[in-house]
Amino acid sequence: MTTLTLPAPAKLNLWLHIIGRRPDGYHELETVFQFLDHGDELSFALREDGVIRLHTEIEAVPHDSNLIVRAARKLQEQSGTRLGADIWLTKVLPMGGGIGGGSSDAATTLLALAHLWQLDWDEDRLAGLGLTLGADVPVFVRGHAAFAQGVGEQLTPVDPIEPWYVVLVPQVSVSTVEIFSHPQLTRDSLPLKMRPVPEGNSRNDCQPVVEQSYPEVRNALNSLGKFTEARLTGTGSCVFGAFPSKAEADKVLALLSATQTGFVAKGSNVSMLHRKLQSLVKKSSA
Ligand SMILES: C[C@](O)(CO)[C@H](O)COP(=O)(O)OP(=O)(O)OC[C@H]1O[C@@H](n2ccc(N)nc2=O)[C@H](O)[C@@H]1O
Ligand SMILES: Nc1ncnc2c1ncn2[C@@H]1O[C@H](COP(=O)(O)OP(=O)(O)OP(=O)(O)O)[C@@H](O)[C@H]1O
Repeated sequence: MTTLTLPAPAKLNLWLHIIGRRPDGYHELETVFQFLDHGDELSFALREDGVIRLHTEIEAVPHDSNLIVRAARKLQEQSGTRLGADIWLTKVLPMGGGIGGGSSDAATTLLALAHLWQLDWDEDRLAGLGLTLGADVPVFVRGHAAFAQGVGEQLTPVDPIEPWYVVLVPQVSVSTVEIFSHPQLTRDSLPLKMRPVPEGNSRNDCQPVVEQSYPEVRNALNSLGKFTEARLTGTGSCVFGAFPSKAEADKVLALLSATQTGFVAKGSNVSMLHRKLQSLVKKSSA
């Protein structure tokens, strides 16, 4: 096989607690990741000459800084392959939305190229390389909903319910660095071993400072909060609320559409990337 088209799904942080700060400034988190059946799409074609080329431009992200190109080059360097790739991206996910678009693109790139280049790399090794690109990359490489500790890289698979979500996308990009360096950020939540496991509820410790700095996010939380519990994902800007059916989620999004932009997507404990990869493996072994 010399070409491959794969999805790069979004994630939600169903809740997120900050329990400390490491000497290097990174924050220690406890969070639950769940995937959405909604995301970007990437296509890959093998090149024999070793060149890595992303053919789709994203505004404000230079070619060589794109996480897709960085992921491809790191894998190329560390595996020692002489092969390269042409890559095309259909960007669907908002940037700086806290739904992990860039991280997911990077993870899809690692899995796709490991496959196309026929590398003998297991998931641990790919997740380890992914972590050097971003704290959110490993969960996308592993592809299962997870309770995460550390900076998000210590993952324990979990199986929360898979509702339909309304995700609102406030028209503002929130900088992860800005939120993690905010003086008023809560950094001393008690770790789970010192208190009961949240029952699906709990909170996102980033939410108060994001709401304070970004009125667009506060508005989105207030609007969705009229219908269900609404929460921030990651460091925002996106906010989400759960519904038992697609019909109910669609109805709420339609009611909010005069003032809010967003989408409806199903929560998923096995990422659509991994479901697609499994179906490819089945087809090729049939
Ligand atoms: C907020 C989350 O989305 C929750 O899933 C992630 O922790 C953020 O993951 P990410 O976007 O992949 O973030 P990275 O690119 O690794 O880090 C961006 C910046 O955020 C800060 N950062 C990030 C993660 C973390 N646990 N502590 C931090 O303090 C650091 O200043 C870092 O330089
Ligand atoms: N392929 C890519 N897609 C999106 N952003 C990228 C990509 N490559 C590099 N970036 C840079 O990474 C930044 C964060 O993008 P991303 O879409 O992952 O944000 P996010 O959803 O807030 O992520 P997270 O939840 O991981 O914090 C962007 O603002 C952009 O500058």
